[in-house]
Amino acid sequence: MANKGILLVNLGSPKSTEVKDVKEYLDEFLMDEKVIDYRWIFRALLVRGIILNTRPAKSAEAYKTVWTDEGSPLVVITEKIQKKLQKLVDVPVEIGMRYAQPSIEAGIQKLVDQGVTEIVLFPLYPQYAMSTTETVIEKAEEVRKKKFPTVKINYIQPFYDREIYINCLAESIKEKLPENFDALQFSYHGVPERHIYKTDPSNTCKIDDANCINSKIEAHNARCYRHQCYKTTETVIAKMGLPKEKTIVSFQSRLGKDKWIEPYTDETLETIPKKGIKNLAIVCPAFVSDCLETLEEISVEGKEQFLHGGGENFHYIPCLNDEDRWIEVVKTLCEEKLNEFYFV
Ligand SMILES: C=CC1=C(C)c2cc3[nH]c(cc4nc(cc5[nH]c(cc1n2)c(C)c5CCC(=O)O)C(CCC(=O)O)=C4C)c(C)c3C=C
Ligand SMILES: [Fe+2]
Ligand SMILES: [Fe+2]
Repeated sequence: MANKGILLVNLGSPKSTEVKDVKEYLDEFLMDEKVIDYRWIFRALLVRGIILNTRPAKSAEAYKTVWTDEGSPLVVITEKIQKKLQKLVDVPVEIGMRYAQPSIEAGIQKLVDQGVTEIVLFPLYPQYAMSTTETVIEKAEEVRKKKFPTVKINYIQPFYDREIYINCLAESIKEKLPENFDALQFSYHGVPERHIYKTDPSNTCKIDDANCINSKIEAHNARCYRHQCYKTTETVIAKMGLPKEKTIVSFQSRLGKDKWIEPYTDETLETIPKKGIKNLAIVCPAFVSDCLETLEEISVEGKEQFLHGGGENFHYIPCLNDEDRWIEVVKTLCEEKLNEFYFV
């Protein structure tokens, strides 16, 4: 009889805020060809020849502002999710990070050491992107084939369209909204436009923005990150009963000189006060756990940009983190996949 287990996978953080550790982390992250998708030589020239000369020091300073006594918020929160989930299920639950430690390999090893032979692996990203879900699955398969060839892994797919998740997110946002706000901004992590086009076999996403965003799920947008972000917003606000006119969608955290998907969060934050939006609530639903990109880039820098542009009140809405209602969703999605093992 097979023994089952769960591996929760998140992005990962540097092991400390020291510049050398941030550099090592950024090297592994940005040399991933699913993140910077140039041929190896051009990727190495850009990452090792340019980005790693200056960015680690800057990022280390940013990490220092969010780091806690227990470590990086992203890793600490993922551990909290693991502990809470472990109390609700009767199979072992471990965590693995796509970059840095604890690695996906270390997570699988811990499960195998407990006798597990069938793993449900949960990439903790609501929307699909080649730089997130795809690279996690590719890495896990590489590790499995090399080190654990007899272990089976069943992957949880992006869940941006699952009713249980949408209900959970809508309730969580509603509870944290201030009484008065002029708009609710949904700021998703950005990706280069090229990544969107690469996942659209028909090229529709490139030709027609509106079609990319609005159309029903078809072959061209089944794995389209931009489409999935807009759909997340649309279904959440429908659930909340919030009019579309009171919402904004934007994309944050761009890197380098490529064109990333628009509108950009930082530019939006500077300009919306001039359009009369003085009281803003903002949420970041590409992230299930708070991290550098939410706690520093949005809560601190984003707030400054908004106030600088003439805004008056900026209200950051935290991610789902280890909220009980979210842990229930994680449990349901994991249990569905655990049960599928009976049919594969
Ligand atoms: C939520 C989904 C994410 C997507 C899509 C994504 C794409 C992506 N990211 C970079 C570059 C960087 N991202 C960084 C941090 C970071 N990114 C995500 C998530 C997504 N990235 C998270 C959760 C975090 C925070 C990690 C933490 O420790 O808290 C960073 C490092 C920080 C910094 O130096 O600013 C970089 C760099 C690219 C290039 C990309 C798509 C191509
Ligand atoms: Fe990122
Ligand atoms: Fe699209």
